[in-house]
Amino acid sequence: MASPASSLGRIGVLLVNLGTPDSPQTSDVRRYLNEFLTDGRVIDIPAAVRYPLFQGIVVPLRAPKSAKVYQQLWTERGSPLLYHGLDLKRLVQEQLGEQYVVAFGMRYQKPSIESALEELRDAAVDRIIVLPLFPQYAAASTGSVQQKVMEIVSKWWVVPSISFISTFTNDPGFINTIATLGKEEMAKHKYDHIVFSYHGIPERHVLKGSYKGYCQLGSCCDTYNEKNRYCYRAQCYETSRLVAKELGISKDQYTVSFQSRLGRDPWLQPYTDFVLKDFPAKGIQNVLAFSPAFVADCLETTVEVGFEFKEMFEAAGGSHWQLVPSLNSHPLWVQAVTDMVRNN
Ligand SMILES: C=CC1=C(C)c2cc3[nH]c(cc4nc(cc5[nH]c(cc1n2)c(C)c5CCC(=O)O)C(CCC(=O)O)=C4C)c(C)c3C=C
Ligand SMILES: [Fe+2]
Ligand SMILES: [Fe+2]
Repeated sequence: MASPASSLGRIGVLLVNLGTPDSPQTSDVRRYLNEFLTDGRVIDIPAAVRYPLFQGIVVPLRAPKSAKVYQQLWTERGSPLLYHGLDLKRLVQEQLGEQYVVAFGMRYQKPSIESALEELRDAAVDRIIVLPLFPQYAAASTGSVQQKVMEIVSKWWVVPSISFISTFTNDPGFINTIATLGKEEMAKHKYDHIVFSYHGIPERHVLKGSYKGYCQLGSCCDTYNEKNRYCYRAQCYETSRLVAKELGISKDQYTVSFQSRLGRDPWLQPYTDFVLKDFPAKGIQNVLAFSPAFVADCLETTVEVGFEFKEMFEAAGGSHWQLVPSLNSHPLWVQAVTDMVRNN
């Protein structure tokens, strides 16, 4: 028999993405980077070193350069990560109907996770389903959202029931939407090769999160199983395998690589910028690039993969480089999110 609360209350859904500056002005980018790069799950060094190093040196040096890149990304509607998130929230709310209340928050900057949780508290929801919009679990992304949500609700007098959708690396709706967008590009042009370029993380993060030392950054990630379910590297390979299967391409027709490294420590390899420079010498002239670590267009997809990698590839002698757009608020993706929530 349903409890009185579950038959009366609506279900809260909290969609969360990473965050973006309020504007591409250096001062706003600095504030965003200060919050982002002092998160102990992103920069996992002691706080006594992290704060002075990042707030005092790294961020002041990086902010003006990042601001210039954000200026390339910015649109009339602002940052794509934000407006696609708000569009997704509206459309998922429409699909889910009155039984659900959907809110949207960002891990860094605005709208804050705290304000989104307050919306759900005001709506007197019975329980909350949190969906961090990162397909592959990483302690620096999904883990950070989970920690923040728990910190906030642990201070409420009445702590709500919460569940997290921690990974959707192999979700059929997610995979199908990416493959559909890829097929649309493949119908317009003939490609010699496909690249799945994921946001990198330090190798150390993968090893720290590895179940009983299972991940050795090698062939351990060739299968996806209960031991490496939350291994970021294994999930990236799994998403790639599943999309490749839907596209009908074989293992030698695609490459999995990692982008956006920061600092001197080794990050997950191979690095996309190295991989793409070798393609023309191997006779690969036409490349279709997917960014399956992101569900919405952002700096890392539009600018890094769409503009910067394209320039590098052409400078190395390549002919045609094309980025597959992100899922954004594609109807198939809206349906996939709706299904993930309903099935939770
Ligand atoms: C896929 C999820 C993400 C993981 C994992 C992640 C890890 C991670 N990121 C940095 C440093 C930076 N990332 C930046 C931008 C950025 N990162 C993600 C997602 C993940 N990051 C997104 C969606 C974005 C784009 C945001 C946007 O506004 O469009 C940036 C800022 C841009 C820049 O200055 O280059 C930094 C810095 C680290 C260090 C890290 C893991 C340790
Ligand atoms: Fe990042
Ligand atoms: Fe592994």
